[in-house]
Amino acid sequence: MADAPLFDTLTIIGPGLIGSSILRRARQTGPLARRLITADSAPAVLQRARELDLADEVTASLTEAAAKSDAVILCIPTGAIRPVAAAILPHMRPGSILSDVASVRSTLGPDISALLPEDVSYVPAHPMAGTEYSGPDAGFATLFENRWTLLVPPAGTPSEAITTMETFWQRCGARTRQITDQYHDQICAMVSHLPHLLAFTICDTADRLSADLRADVLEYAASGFRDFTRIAASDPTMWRDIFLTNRDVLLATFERFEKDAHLMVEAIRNGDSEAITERIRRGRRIRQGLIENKQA
Ligand SMILES: O=C(O)C(=O)C[C@]1(C(=O)O)C=C[C@@H](O)C=C1
Repeated sequence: MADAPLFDTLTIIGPGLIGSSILRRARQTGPLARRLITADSAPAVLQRARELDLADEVTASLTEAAAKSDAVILCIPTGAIRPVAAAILPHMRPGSILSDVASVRSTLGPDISALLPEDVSYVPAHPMAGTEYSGPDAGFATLFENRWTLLVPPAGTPSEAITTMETFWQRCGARTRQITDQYHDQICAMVSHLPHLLAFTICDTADRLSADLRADVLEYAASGFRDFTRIAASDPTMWRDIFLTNRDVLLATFERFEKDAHLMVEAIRNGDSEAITERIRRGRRIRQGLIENKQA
């Protein structure tokens, strides 16, 4: 017998890359929810969500959507989560679940817990998946397939609500694991935030070259540089919020990187072939590890 839908009514606030991928997954493969609502404050996003038929109901009223739902997932930039949660939580039903997909936890757990009405659970979950594209057109139903989703529920969250969200993400195709906020932010600073900082900076450096050299760099960019440009094409608001919210952990991670980059530069300066080769070898081993874990 097919599984019953996990939720009666599910609202996705922010049908962008992640939000619209969840909606597409729910539409195509179910059984995630019997009824889907999507809400956003931007009229152009709502119009596109309607054109793409992403949900049964498309609305500008976040509070009305929340009041009708047994689960609400905030798929909006990190900086918008606190104010939007504060606005919708008083309208949420007893027994319902609030979630978000923010890339930085910082103090979100305690902050949102302090706003939670009796009988509403907060079970944030961060899918380690994405592309450089954003908006309702960017999503696709298989985005979470075989990718990790890190669940970061605050202490004291009812275990049934955690199990429900874990099942939700597994039905989206993801592997799930529960970790603490602090550990989450440390991992993401290394695997996601630092790489984006480097990519934005490398592209910025290229952009500041003299006009002729810049033009030729872009002309002949079918090389290592091209892979950085993919990451650097990511959404500015989202990444500004991530950098500012995970500031301390990101800066500590950057300092480690700076030291390692300096060691490599010194090895090059000193013509230390052995040190250079050893560092490159370690990089290759990371890549091989990802391939073995089927994450590359
Ligand atoms: O694959 C990409 O292009 C992404 O930027 C996805 C990526 C990442 O850095 O890996 C970006 C942010 C999310 O929080 C998780 C995943």
